[in-house]
Amino acid sequence: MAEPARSTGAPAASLKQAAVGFDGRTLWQDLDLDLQPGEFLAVLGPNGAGKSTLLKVLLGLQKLTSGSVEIAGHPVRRGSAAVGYIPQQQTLPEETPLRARDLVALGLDGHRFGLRLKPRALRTRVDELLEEVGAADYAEMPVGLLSGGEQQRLRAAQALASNPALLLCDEPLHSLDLHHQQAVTELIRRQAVERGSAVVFVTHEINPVIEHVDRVLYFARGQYRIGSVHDVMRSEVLSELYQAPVDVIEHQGKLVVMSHHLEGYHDHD
Ligand SMILES: Nc1ncnc2c1ncn2[C@@H]1O[C@H](COP(=O)(O)OP(=O)(O)OP(=O)(O)O)[C@@H](O)[C@H]1O
Repeated sequence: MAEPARSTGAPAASLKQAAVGFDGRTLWQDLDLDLQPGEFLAVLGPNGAGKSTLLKVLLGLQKLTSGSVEIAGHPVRRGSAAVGYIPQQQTLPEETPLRARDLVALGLDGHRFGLRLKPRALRTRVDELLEEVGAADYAEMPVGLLSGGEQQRLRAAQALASNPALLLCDEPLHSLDLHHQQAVTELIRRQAVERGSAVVFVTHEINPVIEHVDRVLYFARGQYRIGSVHDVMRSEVLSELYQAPVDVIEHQGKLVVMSHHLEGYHDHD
């Protein structure tokens, strides 16, 4: 059984007056955000709004142009065991010389957790994680022969392995079927609620996670809004953010966001 994510009393992540941009163009600015342990933050916004860039900032892969960022009370740094990351889906090459269980174990090896675990305990923890994401049946398979969705479930298991204070998820449900979307969502929710990891969940679709979300951070046109689902996912708030008419309609517990501008009339679910 995993230990609770380490708590230092500091927010799991803290951004103060943070701004980021490229080539003189500001992507977002004046971002103030304290994420508490166990909090589930959904990050939404159109293509190119800067959602993945926020994750890169928290991973220490992208510098802010101004402001500051800390993880669990410490300056952000690359490769921190305090941060788990489920990247956007990419397919691993067929010849990748790893079995499914090796990919999960990478989340333990090299981190302080892995150093502390004896080989048998390591194997037990990996088996537990494989079971949790429904990947036990293909534990011994070479990863390159697995489907995109199967690989994605392993990445989720790997990201949870070190029991991070902060769990970053970049569209982790993309390419998963409904059953496995629910399984991975449940795994992430449990990590937050039972083990106290703060979750930053980038997604185009809020509905699959809507019941777990504590706050929404919505980026558009260089601005952002943050608050509860109810506070942010409203026609007035999103119309102001997009500076164009946006309709948010609630239908059978789901939110449908519709807009006429840019990519035409579409919804988010
Ligand atoms: N290293 C970089 N140099 C220059 N521009 C960059 C760099 N990284 C990202 N960008 C630009 O910043 C913008 C935001 O990218 P980002 O990937 O954060 O968007 P996103 O909101 O995650 O979009 P999507 O929904 O399409 O995944 C894009 O226009 C991208 O081209």
